[in-house]
Amino acid sequence: MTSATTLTGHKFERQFFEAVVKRRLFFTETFDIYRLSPNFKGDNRGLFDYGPPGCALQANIVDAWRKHFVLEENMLELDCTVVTPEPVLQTSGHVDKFADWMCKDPIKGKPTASGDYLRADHLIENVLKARLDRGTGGLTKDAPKLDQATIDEYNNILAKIDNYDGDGLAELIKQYDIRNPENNNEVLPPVPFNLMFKSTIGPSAASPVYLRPETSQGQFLNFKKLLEYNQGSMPFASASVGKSYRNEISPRTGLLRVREFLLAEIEHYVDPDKKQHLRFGEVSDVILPLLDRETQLAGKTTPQKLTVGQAVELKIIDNETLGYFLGRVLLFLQNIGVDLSKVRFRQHLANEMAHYACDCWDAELLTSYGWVECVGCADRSAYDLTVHSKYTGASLTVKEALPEPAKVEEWQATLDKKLVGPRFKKDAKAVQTAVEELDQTTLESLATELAEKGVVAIKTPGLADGSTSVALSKELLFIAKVTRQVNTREYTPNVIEPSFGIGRILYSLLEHVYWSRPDAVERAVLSLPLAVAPNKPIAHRISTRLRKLGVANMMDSSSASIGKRYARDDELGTPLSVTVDFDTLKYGSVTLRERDTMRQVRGPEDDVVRAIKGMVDGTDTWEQVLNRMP
Ligand SMILES: Nc1ncnc2c1ncn2[C@@H]1O[C@H](COP(=O)(O)OP(=O)(O)OP(=O)(O)O)[C@@H](O)[C@H]1O
Repeated sequence: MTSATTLTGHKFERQFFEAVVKRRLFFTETFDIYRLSPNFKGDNRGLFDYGPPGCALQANIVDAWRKHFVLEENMLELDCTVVTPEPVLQTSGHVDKFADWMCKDPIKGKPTASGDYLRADHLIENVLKARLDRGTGGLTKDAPKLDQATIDEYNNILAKIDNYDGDGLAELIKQYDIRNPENNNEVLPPVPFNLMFKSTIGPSAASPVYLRPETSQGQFLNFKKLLEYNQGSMPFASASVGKSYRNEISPRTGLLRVREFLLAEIEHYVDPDKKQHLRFGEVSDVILPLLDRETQLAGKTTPQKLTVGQAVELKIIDNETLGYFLGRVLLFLQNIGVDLSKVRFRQHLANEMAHYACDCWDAELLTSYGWVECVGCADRSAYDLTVHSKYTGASLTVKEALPEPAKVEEWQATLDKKLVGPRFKKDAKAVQTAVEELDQTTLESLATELAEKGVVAIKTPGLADGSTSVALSKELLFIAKVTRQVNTREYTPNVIEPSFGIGRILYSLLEHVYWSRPDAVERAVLSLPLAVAPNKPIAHRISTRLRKLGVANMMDSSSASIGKRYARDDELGTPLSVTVDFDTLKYGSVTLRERDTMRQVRGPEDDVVRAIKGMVDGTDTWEQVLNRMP
């Protein structure tokens, strides 16, 4: 049971909701008949199949996403491969760092629902939440009450649970005697577990590959081609919708934590010195519920409501482009029917943020499982392009002509080649390369040292005798400040990345639009908006006419009573239903019923088809139809 409420303010009962989405085949556990077979030894946790209404809803959400982001802003869409060679993910940092902390329950015995491995932060979260529920009378009235100091202490830990590293989590487990809640076993200290699925490519099995955990790396590797395609013009964005894979430690929350899921991601490339956004004015008045870093560190959970403009001005959100996308994300969620009173934007805490990110906000949706991250919005800085460029030697920068030539002052190191050649012989090339790679800060301090001591040591890899540096005297090395004229500016773009978990959004949306008619809990309705509802009207011969107009619909020619058919429509979230009866044959009129109000109008077939098309396109409303066709 949960504290979430439905549209009508009733308590949300997950078991009734789940029964509806299962019965109507929105989604189902994969390999189900194998799972239920006594011979099956495999693991299908975290894997789901979508049924017909689930597929239609998912396709409509993705369609709405494409219109709202890709088409609206001329983003460059890509479809990159899932199979990714190891060096790419080594370079991006995923092979070393894409891991969660995992605790093993070492005592063999009755298998537990979660298996013998638990994700450490979730384990602590679940145990502390259960203690709070019990100790504040939430679960049983008879349990001993917790004192206020303990309640505050637990809430404080929960508010910043994402900020603990492995040692921090181990400390919490020890200090608060956290055990596996399913059998009260003590667990082993947390160890990192990499979440990527590994395989090999080709018959030799010599080249390791991974299933991508996100679509972004494929997009980054195409950066140079996209920049050319975009005729060198900045800023621009690439976008991609595709399956991603994460070997989650303990997937137990249905569609919310799965091992294979659809991601829709945008990589917006921007000049690091110009993070303003041309269309910022369009969203600057959008009000965002923001749970910033300081609020969380103070152990609080109430977001402050600020406009995007205010949040950027106050520097709560790092820059305009990031603010622009947070505003656009909120508008998208609103379009597809998410309940805005169940949305908040939570800023990442310092430890939680990926090592490369400079600011990161998650759009979280409230579900019966609590707040769930559905969209991650990160400013990934220049990290990805820089590391891929360094590894491959490919230039992933932007060169822009300056409006007028500029003068730059810089340190320059020159070797006297006539002396260096005979002095270093076959090491001369290595010395030359080491000097060429010195950066400006190092050159500046070397210039001072050379002037003072007359000799400096330069780190030099690849020397024949295995030593690591060479000494260069001021006869061999000359360092001076020079002024040169430049006509272009070269920079590595920063990347702002909004990343949408379509399955999590779909599931949260279903919970948000679910309610039951006041007279009976089993009379369930999914009030999905017209824009994303799986089927529009149920029609008879009208079906073909509507299909030609681009309105998805499903025909119901079953012998079920009209009441049963409407109940089925409600559970599928079908916004409008058309009924053809004997009067249709006689007078050519049909009945149009609206799902949420159950009100009906009767009118000529042509008028009804036109009204449906208008409502789907957003040029007509149900109220206007009611007035026209009483
Ligand atoms: N296991 C999963 N199942 C379903 N969706 C997921 C899963 N992992 C991530 N996502 C979705 O992908 C988006 C981007 O991934 P990101 O790496 O930011 O998630 P994350 O921070 O690892 O998520 P979490 O902290 O919940 O594990 C998330 O906002 C979420 O919607």
